[in-house]
Amino acid sequence: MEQLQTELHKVTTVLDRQKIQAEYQAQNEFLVVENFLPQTILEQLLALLPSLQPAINRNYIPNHKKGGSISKFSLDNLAPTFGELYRLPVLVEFLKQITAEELLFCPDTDPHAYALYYYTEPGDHIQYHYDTSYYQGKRYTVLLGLVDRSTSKLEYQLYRNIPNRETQTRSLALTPGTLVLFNGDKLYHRVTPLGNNEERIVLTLEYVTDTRMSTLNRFVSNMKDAIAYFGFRQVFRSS
Ligand SMILES: O=C(O)CCC(=O)C(=O)O
Ligand SMILES: [Fe+2]
Repeated sequence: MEQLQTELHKVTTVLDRQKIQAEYQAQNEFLVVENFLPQTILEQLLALLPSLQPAINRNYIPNHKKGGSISKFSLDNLAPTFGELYRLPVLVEFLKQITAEELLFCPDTDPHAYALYYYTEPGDHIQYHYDTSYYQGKRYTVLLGLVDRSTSKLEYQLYRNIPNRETQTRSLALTPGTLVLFNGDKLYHRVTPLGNNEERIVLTLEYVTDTRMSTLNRFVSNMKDAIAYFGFRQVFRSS
């Protein structure tokens, strides 16, 4: 924990906050920072992956998504470091500054607060979508590349939610250590299909500006997480 904090502090202090804040704003609340995770932290996270193998939940929704995921609940049981990273003050402060929002952690019951995405079989992908907020406030998604031996790209359309503004389509490889940050209701995005003998593993973190969620939205969000990500057993375990 101390070490995570120290290592990440080194990285965030050398970043030009004003420049990336401006970039984030100009891109309608979207930002990419390559080599954000220092090698030491990256290696620490990669070392945890073998023990997580049995916890991967595979999903297949025709024409929408195919891949594996590990929920926050499994990560808490098997690899608490991911939860520590999620709550790391230096990381949260950095994200608050960039977004200019008072970011909050998702409630303990949210299986998606932090999670891993696994693209391991040919054709694994997710179709174009927004990371819609079911909370009463905004939802911010952070993606951190852990493993990328793949030809898959994160493809995204900037400004698609703005009437009369031309959409810009771009794509990027989520190389190990790359950080992507965006407002889930603004960035239309997809992951292109994995090729043969490829592998792509991503850590996702979710922060919100209001932790309240209506009962109906909680149900919809849980159903989505159960079907498209973590399975019913994880999502409806006790809540
Ligand atoms: O794997 C990624 O890079 C992003 C996946 C994604 O957008 C999602 O599952 O909502
Ligand atoms: Fe997404």
